[in-house]
Parts: sequence; C-alpha cells; structure tokens
Amino acid sequence: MAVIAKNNPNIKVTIVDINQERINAWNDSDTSNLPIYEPGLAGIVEETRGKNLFFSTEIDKAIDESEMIFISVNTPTKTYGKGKGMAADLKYVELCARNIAKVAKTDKIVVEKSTLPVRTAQAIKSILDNTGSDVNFSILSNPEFLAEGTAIQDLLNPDRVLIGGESEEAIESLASIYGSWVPESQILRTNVWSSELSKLTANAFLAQRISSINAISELCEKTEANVDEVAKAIGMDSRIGSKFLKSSVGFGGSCFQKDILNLVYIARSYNLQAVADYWEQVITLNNHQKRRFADNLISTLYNTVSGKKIGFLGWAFKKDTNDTRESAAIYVADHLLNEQAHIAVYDPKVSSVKIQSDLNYLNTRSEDENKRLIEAKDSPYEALNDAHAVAIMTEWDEFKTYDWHKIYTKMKKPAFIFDGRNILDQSKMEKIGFDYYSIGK
Ligand SMILES: NC(=O)c1ccc[n+]([C@@H]2O[C@H](COP(=O)([O-])OP(=O)(O)OC[C@H]3O[C@@H](n4cnc5c(N)ncnc54)[C@H](O)[C@@H]3O)[C@@H](O)[C@H]2O)c1
Ligand SMILES: O=c1ccn([C@@H]2O[C@H](COP(=O)(O)OP(=O)(O)O[C@H]3O[C@H](CO)[C@@H](O)[C@H](O)[C@H]3O)[C@@H](O)[C@H]2O)c(=O)[nH]1
Repeated sequence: MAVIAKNNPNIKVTIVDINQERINAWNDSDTSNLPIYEPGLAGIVEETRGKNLFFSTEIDKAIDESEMIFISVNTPTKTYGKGKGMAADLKYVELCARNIAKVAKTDKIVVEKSTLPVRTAQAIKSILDNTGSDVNFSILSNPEFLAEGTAIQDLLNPDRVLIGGESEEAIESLASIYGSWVPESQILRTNVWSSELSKLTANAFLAQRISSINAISELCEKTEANVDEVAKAIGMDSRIGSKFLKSSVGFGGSCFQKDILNLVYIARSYNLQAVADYWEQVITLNNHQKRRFADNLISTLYNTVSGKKIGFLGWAFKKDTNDTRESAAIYVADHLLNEQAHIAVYDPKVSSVKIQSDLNYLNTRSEDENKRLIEAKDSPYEALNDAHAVAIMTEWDEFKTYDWHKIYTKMKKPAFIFDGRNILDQSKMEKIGFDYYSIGK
C-alpha cells in the first residue's frame, strides 16, 4: 500500500487494522519503530504518510469512504476443527467481507490481496451479494508475490502483477493503479480462479526447488559432490534457471508451508490423492532437512549437547527481515533444547522477547525452562563466547565480516561451525582452526 501511495499521489490510501498497537507503531514519528523491518520501506512511509497514506483503526469509516478495498488480513493454517493443521483459516477474511457488507452504502471493488484457496471469491461474493441492499460489489483477485527482505524492490519492479476478475471495468480500474509504474505488458489479466490458484502454485513451485536442492544436498554429503557446484551446474541450463537453488537448513517464512499445506488440503478435498501426496513431499523434505541439521550437530558434538553452549547466529527466517515466522532456527533450537543444550542467540533485528515467544508457542516445555535454556545477546561475540559450537541459521551479510580469529580464540576447543546457510569460506575457517560443517559438502 505504501508503494501504491508513492506512485499514485492522487489516490488516498488508508490502512486499517484492528490492532491498535500496530497502527500506533505505523504512525510513530521515529520510523525505526515501524513494526516491520524492510529495506527501503521506512523512507517511503516517511515520504507519503500524512499526505496520501494514512494508518488508522477506524475501519468502518475507511470502508465507507473507499471505492476500492484490499482485504489483506492473515490467512494462517487452521489450528482447530476440520482441516486443522492443513487448511487456511478464512475467518479473518470472512469477518472483513461481513464488515464491508454491513457498512458499505456505495458500490465497491473488493480486492483479495491475502493468499486464498482457489474458489474463495465465491464465498466472499455470496456474503457481499446477500446484504439486501442494492450496493454492487465487484470482486477481484490480486495476489501478492513480494518476498520479505526485498519487498520494496519486488514491488517497484515486479515480474508481473496478476489480476483475476469478471468485471472488465473493475479489472481496468485496478490495472490503472499499477499502471502508474508497472509496464502494461507485465499486468496479467485472468479469470478469478486462475489468479487464486496461481498464487498457491507459484509458492509451491518455489518451495519445491528448495526441497529438491536440499534433497540433493544430503546425497552430496555421502558422495563428496558439492551442492553449490551442482546447483551452479544445473542452474546454467536455461530451462532450469539459477535462482532459488541455494541449499539451506530449510525454508521458513509465513507463506511456503502454509500455502503448500493449503494446496494439499484442497487437492485432497477433491479426492486427488496423488496430487496431494506429490506436493506434501516438499514439506516432508523440509522438515527432514531441519531435523537432519540438528541431528548432525548433536552427533558431531560426541552425541551429546547436554549443558553445552551453542551460539546461534540468526533467528529470522531469512536475511534483511525481522520476521521469524516458521524460521528453521525455531525448530532446530527446539530440538537442541530437548537435548538440554544452552543456546545464546544473536540476530541483528530480532528481540529476545520474540525468540522466547516463538519457542513458547511450540508448547514443548515451560516458559521458565525456555528462559533458562535460551537467551538473546546484544553482540555476536557475546553469543559465541565460550560456546562449543556456532550454528549459522540466517544468511545475514554481516556474519561474513566478523573477526572469526577472535571468535575462535574465545570458543571451547575443538571449535565447531555448523553453517546452515553455506555463507562462510570453508578453507579460511579451517585455516583458523575451526571444525567446519556446511550443507551438502
Ligand atoms: N508477508 C508476506 O510477505 C506476504 C506476501 C504475499 C502474500 N501474503 C499474504 O498476505 C496475507 C497477510 O499476510 P501478513 O504477513 O501481512 O499477515 P500479518 O498477520 O502480519 O498481518 C495481518 C494483519 O491483519 C490484521 N487483521 C486481522 N483481521 C482483521 C480485520 N477483521 N480487520 C482489520 N484488520 C485485521 C491483523 O491485526 C494483522 O495486523 C496472508 O494471506 C499472506 O499469505 C503475505
Ligand atoms: O534458494 C533459496 C531461496 C530461499 N530459501 C529460503 O526460503 C525461505 C523463503 O524465502 P523467500 O521466498 O525469499 O521469502 P518469502 O518472503 O517467504 O517469499 C515467498 O513467499 C511470499 C509469500 O507468499 C511470496 O509472495 C514470495 O513470492 C515467495 O518468494 C527462506 O527461509 C529462505 O531462506 C532457501 O533456503 N534457498
């Protein structure tokens, strides 16, 4: 919405949320307090806020005043009832639709911006069309393809913008907003169902590439092949392409797992078992990769980490974000804590409170125990002081620039590095004296 506001000074954009604390943070005059850390975002908020970009909790007022409404609320995996652990929970989307139906007195274009199961537009339409009033609603699907950490660049230069809908007038109205900065050839129009399904499919394909290269990484470790060399060799085939082939401790983030589980659930609900089984393997392999990383660490440390200090570099699910949702670090830490390890974490953007709440959410042990076993440190050197091993969980660039000689001298010997992101130079680390382990080598 900030990027839309920046590129359309004549359009008033109001972001409304039920969460007062979040809205307050978005309105904070010190932009370092914005709730999301995303390179380039604070500058755009500063440029547009109070001019044509507004943040508020007055939801009904914003609905009343708007001609176009983007539903962008969360669609997490269900934690209860039918489809628990698989289906997307659409209650927040439905609440929005009901709120719009209740408040709207003039015609509206309603845009599905949240990631939704294919055919959700039908449910939204049914709610909006049964209000008894003569207000007309046009529903569009306009999935979001930005990746966190590069969101602003992705939005300013999107590979494509996808708009699915029936009403040509509504489609062109939304297309003209993007048209102020996106070339016309990159604005794709489809039917609603193709648009909804394309979003789930795009995420499934992207995640599948990571699970595919991660599956090969395990084979590399057995055969003296090097996964980075294999990725480079296959990526130079233009049919395969070089992007998204970086082997890692496992993908995280709020989207991939949730959207694939949702895809699997939809396939099963149509009784397409082979299709569902196929995509489910992407998640199975990802869970295996996270577990394998933790198990390797334990077995290398002479089969026990009990009472040992393990330093974690990184907690976010990828670099350049403060988002930790589904981060591999959470699951690796949980496994090591079950083995009574002590963990000290340094992440440049993640707070100690967040780390504790991520672990408490898993409900594996008491909050007090989590507090006792894992702590966040303000500097990497503190986190690694006296540690038996370093686990690199996020690929923050600054990790490469540390004084690794100094870190080595302060660690217990033998000093181990488990590089879950393959970011350090193996020969340099070995020369310093580290026992260095990475993924797929
Ligand atoms: N995060 C991403 O990078 C990304 C990228 C593409 C698509 N998506 C999709 O966008 C959607 C939102 O994701 P997110 O990461 O921003 O989630 P989020 O949980 O960070 O934010 C959702 C916000 O919606 C608010 N909300 C919930 N119900 C509301 C209501 N009835 N009225 C007003 N506000 C309400 C919540 O308070 C919260 O602040 C999801 O469907 C997700 O799959 C996210
Ligand atoms: O080669 C790679 C690329 C990514 N990752 C990991 O995969 C996860 C997801 O990364 P990324 O896709 O870059 O970030 P997200 O913000 O989760 O973005 C994905 O999910 C969004 C939400 O649906 C979509 O909009 C984006 O297009 C899609 O890339 C992270 O843990 C990465 O570290 C790898 O391990 N290897």
